[in-house]
Amino acid sequence: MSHLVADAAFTKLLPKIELHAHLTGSISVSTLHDIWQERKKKGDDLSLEDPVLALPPEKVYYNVFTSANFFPLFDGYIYELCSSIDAIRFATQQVLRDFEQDGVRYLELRTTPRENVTNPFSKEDYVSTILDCIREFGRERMSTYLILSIDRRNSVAQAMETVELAIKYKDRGVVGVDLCGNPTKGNVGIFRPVFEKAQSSGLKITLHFAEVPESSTTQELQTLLSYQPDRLGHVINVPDDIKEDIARRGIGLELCLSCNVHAKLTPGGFAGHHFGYWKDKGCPISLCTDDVGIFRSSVSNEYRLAAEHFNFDRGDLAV
Ligand SMILES: CNc1ncnc2c1ncn2[C@@H]1O[C@H](COP(=O)(O)O)[C@@H](O)[C@H]1O
Repeated sequence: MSHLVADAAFTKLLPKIELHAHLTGSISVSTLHDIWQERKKKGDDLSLEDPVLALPPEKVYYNVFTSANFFPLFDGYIYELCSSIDAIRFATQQVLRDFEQDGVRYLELRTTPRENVTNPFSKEDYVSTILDCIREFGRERMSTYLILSIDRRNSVAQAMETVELAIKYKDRGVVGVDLCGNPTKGNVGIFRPVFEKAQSSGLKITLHFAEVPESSTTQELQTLLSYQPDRLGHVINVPDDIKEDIARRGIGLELCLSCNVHAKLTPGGFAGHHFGYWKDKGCPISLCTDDVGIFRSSVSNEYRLAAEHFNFDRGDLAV
C-alpha cells in the first residue's frame, strides 16, 4: 500500500480525528440556508441576507490579520441567524452528521457558551443543548466530546463562568477549555486563575497560539505556555527559542492548513505552511479544519493537501 497516491477517495475513507473545530464555524452554508428559510417561512422579521448569497462558494478567503471580515461573520451574522435553541440544535445535528460523513471517528468540537435575551436561553441551556445533540447522535457512531471556549474579549468573571460550566458538565462529555477569538483583542494575562481552576479540576487546556504577529510577543507566548496547555492551535509566528520549548515539552499541535492559507495567516501557501517544520519535531500533530463551514475544506481534504504538499503516500497517512 505504501507509494500509492493519497487521493480524495482514500483520505475520505480513512478513519480520522478532528480536534480543532469551532461549532459555529463548522455549520455548512446549506444548513445556514435551511435555518434562514425556516425563519422566513415562520414570518420572522429577518433582515439578514440569505447565507447562499452572503457566503458564495468562492468566498473562502478572509483577512484574519486585519480582522476586517472574519470575526464579524460570527458576531454579526451567524449568531444572529442561529439565535434560538431550535436553530442551535438543528445546526449541531447537521455539523455532527457532516463530520461523520467525512469519515471522522473521533471528534472534539469546541464552542463558546452564549446566551440570548430575545429568544431567552442561558449559556447553560446552550451547552446542555449541544451535549444532548452529541448524546442523541450516539458516541458509538462517532466518539464526540466538547471543549468550551473562552473568548479573548471575556472578563475574568465571564471566563470563570465558562470553566464552571465545563466542570459541571464534565460527566456529560466536556473534556477541556480553549482560549480563542480575535487575536488582536484582549489581554491573555488576566486568565491565570481561570486556567489554574480548569487544570486543578481535571480539564484539559488548549490555546490558540501565535496566530498573528501582534499576539506573538515573547511575553504573550510565555504567559500562554505558563498555563500548562495540553495542546496548542495554529502555532504560526513562533520565535525559535519558544519553538524549542514546545518541542521539548511535546505539546500536541492542532494545525489548520486551509484556514491559515485562506485567512492569510501564513505567507508561503500550502507548501510553505509550518506543518512542514513541525512534522519532524516529535510533537503529536493533528490536521484540523478550524471552520469548515467558512473555509470549505473538510478534514479529508486537509489530509489530501498534506499528502500533496508534503509528499505523504497512503502508507504514511494510515499509520
Ligand atoms: C483563525 N481562526 C480562528 N481564530 C480564533 N478564533 C476563532 C477562529 N475561528 C473561530 N474562532 C472562534 O470561534 C467562534 C465561533 O465558534 P463558536 O461560536 O465558539 O462555536 C468565533 O467567534 C471565534 O471566537
